[in-house]
Amino acid sequence: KLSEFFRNNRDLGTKERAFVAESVYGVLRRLRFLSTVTANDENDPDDARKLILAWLLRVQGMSIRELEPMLNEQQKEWAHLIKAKSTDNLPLAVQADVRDWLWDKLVAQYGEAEALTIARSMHEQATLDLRVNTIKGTRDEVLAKFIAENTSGETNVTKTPYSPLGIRMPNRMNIGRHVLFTEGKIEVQDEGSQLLAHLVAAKRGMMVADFCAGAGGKTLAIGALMRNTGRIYAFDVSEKRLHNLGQRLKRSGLSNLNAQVISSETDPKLKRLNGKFDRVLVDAPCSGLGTLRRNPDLKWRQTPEDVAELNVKQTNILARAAKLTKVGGRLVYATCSLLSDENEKIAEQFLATHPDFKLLNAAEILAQQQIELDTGDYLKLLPHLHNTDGFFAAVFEKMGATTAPAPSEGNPVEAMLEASSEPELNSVIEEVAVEEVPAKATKKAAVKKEPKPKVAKAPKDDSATSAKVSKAKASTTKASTAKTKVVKA
Ligand SMILES: C[S@@+](CC[C@H](N)C(=O)[O-])C[C@H]1O[C@@H](n2cnc3c(N)ncnc32)[C@H](O)[C@@H]1O
Repeated sequence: KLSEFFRNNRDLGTKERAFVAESVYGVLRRLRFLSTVTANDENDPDDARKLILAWLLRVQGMSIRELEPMLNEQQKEWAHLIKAKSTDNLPLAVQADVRDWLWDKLVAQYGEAEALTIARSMHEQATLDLRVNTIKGTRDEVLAKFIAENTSGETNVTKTPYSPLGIRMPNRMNIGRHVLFTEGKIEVQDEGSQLLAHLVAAKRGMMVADFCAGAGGKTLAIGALMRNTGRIYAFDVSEKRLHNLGQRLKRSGLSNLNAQVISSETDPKLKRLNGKFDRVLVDAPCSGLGTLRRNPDLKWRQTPEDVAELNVKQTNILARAAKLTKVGGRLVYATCSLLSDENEKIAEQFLATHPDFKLLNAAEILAQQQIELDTGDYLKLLPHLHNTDGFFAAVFEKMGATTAPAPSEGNPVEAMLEASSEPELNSVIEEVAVEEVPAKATKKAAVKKEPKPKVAKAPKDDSATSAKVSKAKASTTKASTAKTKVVKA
């Protein structure tokens, strides 16, 4: 791993590190092409130096003369062979730099010309996009600060074209130590991912479930769009990822979040939450083939069998998440995959097996938020068209005899409290964030905006939930802080 290599080689300077990272990513992006010009076996590349040499000579356009002083005799010989190798008439899959199975799928979906354009767009480096956390600042304020401090005179820090909260940096930089980051005013997030949060269209005071929350990229964006009111349940099977969400949560200033580890989508504790959510996001586990600019290794690691296995998971998670959605509520299915097997096919299959759901038009939902981006019923983002990672999303609405909220069996939070007598809910593993809640203000805002009185109690219940879970059986609490916990299933 690159990070491990850097940890073990701390004496490397910034430029050397940048060169190592760039060449590793560069070789992974073009591995099939480079294996062809070095006559390496791409499945068993015999010499990494040969591949880097090929990358420098055939992709970066360096000359043998520039490199010669650094090469030994054998490497000079390689360099001449690499330079002389003809690349006329290379098969398209080699030009695209993907495996045959993936190439065939892309061609079947997009046709040869667009498939090649898409695959080639994945050879480029992704931009560094930031999301402004509107709980702590505004986009104009953050933009002005970046422009003002730009010592090299570069002023091309720009607003992202689609996401109203995005900022695109002119070049990659380590943002982790920047004060705007440590203060929680910005998060690193691809513009496409920001748009998915907008597509969820969660409003103040709503109950939202982020079923595959991971490290919470979208959870935090949704929480901010809800102005820190209502409640978001962040579920995931990965304790580690939810722990990372906790770290980010501390910076964000959000207190409307409840993170819970689940054993799987069939975890029994989800049962009590059926029909309770206004919005359910399933940011499903997927092949990640839309993120090849950032994760070029995935195109060599993923197999058709992996995709088939993921399809089963995606179908099952979506079906389970559908049960959490209340009548009149929305279920959003999203992936960062380019494959229709993981996207349209899952959405179509879902609609065919769930007649109580209908598809909503994604472009209209975005237009309601002044985001002009029309990719049809589904949101489909592609690097060469939108300069984002590849994303797919479908929005479904749960229909019923009436679109009024389903009769509630009681406050869902109370249900969770009752459930705290279950052993799994009592095993609190970590308190990931303790935030001072502007309790009064939050409650007031929620009550004012919240159309459904039961949900309006949510901010107070947050603290109650946490207190109850940590003390297992405390009866009532007037805790003035909201705590978000990762609860182990
Ligand atoms: C695409 S990632 C989510 C990324 C995250 N939403 C974000 O914006 O940063 C998919 C997540 O699904 C989780 N996952 C896998 N199987 C799951 C299941 N059965 N139920 C819930 N989450 C699951 C994985 O642990 C992973 O974190």
